[in-house]
Amino acid sequence: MPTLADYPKVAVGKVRELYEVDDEHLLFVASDRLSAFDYVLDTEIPDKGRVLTAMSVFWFELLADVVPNHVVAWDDPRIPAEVRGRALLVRKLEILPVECVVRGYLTGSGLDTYRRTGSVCGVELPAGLVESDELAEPIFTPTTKAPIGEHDENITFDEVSGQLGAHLAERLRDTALLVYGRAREFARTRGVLLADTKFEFGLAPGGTLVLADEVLTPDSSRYWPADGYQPGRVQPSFDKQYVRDWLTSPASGWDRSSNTPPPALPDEVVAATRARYVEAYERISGRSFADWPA
Ligand SMILES: Nc1ncnc(-c2cnn(Cc3cccc(F)c3)c2)c1Cl
Repeated sequence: MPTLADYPKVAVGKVRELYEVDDEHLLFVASDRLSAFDYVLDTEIPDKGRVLTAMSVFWFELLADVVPNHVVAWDDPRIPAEVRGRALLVRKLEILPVECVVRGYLTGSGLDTYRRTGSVCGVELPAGLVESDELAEPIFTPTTKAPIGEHDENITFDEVSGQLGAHLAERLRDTALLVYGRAREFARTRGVLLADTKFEFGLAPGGTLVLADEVLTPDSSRYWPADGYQPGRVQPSFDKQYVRDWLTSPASGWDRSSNTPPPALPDEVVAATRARYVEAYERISGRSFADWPA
């Protein structure tokens, strides 16, 4: 059985890593780290990596008839025991240099851009939209892939076409919109609003478009509880709200505007956050997290 040290590390993200297994395969590892307010917190959330891996696998399977994906295995002798359950053996692809963001609701950086310009990534929106408004149609709002520590920058569809060619840009947009549409529809039946999401695609040797990276997790998407949804205010995050509320409460002693890293989280916030990840997975998948490989 291999150990993680046997595999060269080829990429490190805020909360995940990528290792090379062989010429054809990578190991996509999700950590238990949590990022909030653009900081990676000192406190880990036990099982977060395993829950989000289980969620990706569920969504990849549900959407396999819409788009092929890069997953080869999640329970395979090439996956080291230390990361079993929070690692995916994936096919090495030519990853496209575009973050394919799809928005069904207007919030976050999309809302900021809309307020400044009336549009997002060149997509003009009607006047008078407010925080968390549902859009009449989901919109494709791609960004560049910024280096760690910098923010991704919005680009227009025409810029994507200039970079990848019109045909591939159209396939990207149409596939991203279709996958988001199916997923948000399904999530809504489980009481979850998928406000937006970020896909990464790659090209397989024959030029087939393949869904890569993690998919439709609470780290790559905004998960809002459908109960209590109310435009005109920021919605609570299904998974991160306990962390955000504690960090911005007097109890933490932290001042968000102080440019100092946040303090460690109290056990009860960690436990409540773990429970929210497990609840999100079990609601969406209808499966018990207890059945996911340890
Ligand atoms: N199937 C693939 N083939 C080729 N490249 C990738 C790939 C490269 N980078 N990323 C983003 C990333 C994923 C995890 C940890 C990180 F640090 C960075 C994904 C994939 Cl998923």
